Amino acid sequence: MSAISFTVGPKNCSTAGADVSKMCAAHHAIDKHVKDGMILGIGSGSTIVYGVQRLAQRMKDENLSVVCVPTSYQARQLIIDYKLTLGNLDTNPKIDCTIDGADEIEVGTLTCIKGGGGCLTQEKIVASCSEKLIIVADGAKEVNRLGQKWKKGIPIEVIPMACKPIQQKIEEKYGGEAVLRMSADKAGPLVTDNGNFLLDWCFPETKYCWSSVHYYLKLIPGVVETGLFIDMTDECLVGDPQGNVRLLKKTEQTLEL
Ligand SMILES: O=C[C@H](O)[C@H](O)[C@H](O)COP(=O)(O)O
Repeated sequence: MSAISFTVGPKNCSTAGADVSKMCAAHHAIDKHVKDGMILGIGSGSTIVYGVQRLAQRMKDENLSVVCVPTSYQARQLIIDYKLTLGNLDTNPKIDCTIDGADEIEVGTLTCIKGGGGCLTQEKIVASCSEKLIIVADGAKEVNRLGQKWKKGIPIEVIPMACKPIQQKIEEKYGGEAVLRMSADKAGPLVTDNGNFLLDWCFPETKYCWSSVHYYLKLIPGVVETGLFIDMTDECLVGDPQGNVRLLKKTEQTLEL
């Protein structure tokens, strides 16, 4: 599979205890894409934490003015904790750039699975309002075909009372198993930032037209959003443990409906 991929590091970001692959990718994204006066979407997960730390440092060093729009409760809290300027889609409906993580990235099309941390819906809303979506990740997430490495399935946010029929419809149409995500620390299902449940659909291994799968899922009443991010990503920055960062650009068309 062809892909534009070249090294843009190494960067000096070897901090003890940090996940260097994630950190270098996130730092590079902040350094490359964040400019004074910008409205910036802040993604969710563990990789973006390094991005927020880097942004806080740059704000202090360069006296930048950047408004940050969160994609989750976690992101909102990060923005507050690092004393960044908190925005929202009411006051900032147009975002210049969003930087976010991913669970798996298909090299070539840059189709991503997101929502391993349960934040897919707000992440997709914020990305859809953004001029650019930059994905930051460690190299372990790059694949030629979705599902090669990420075995937890595609997260699908659903209205709680529709959970069972949605599970059945997905399994009857495509096979596999749509599993209700349970909370790690509370008895019962995990509840998203929007008060919904999540199904993780572990799909059978075959070739998919992901846009038609996404549209089929979205048309089931009660489905709020899917963790398939198709034709949304402008570039991916992928880090390695040595501190190198590679840039991935889209080189293949996504299969159409
Ligand atoms: O719901 C969570 C988000 O989609 C995250 O961006 C994704 O799970 C990647 O997270 P991490 O940076 O922790 O690998």
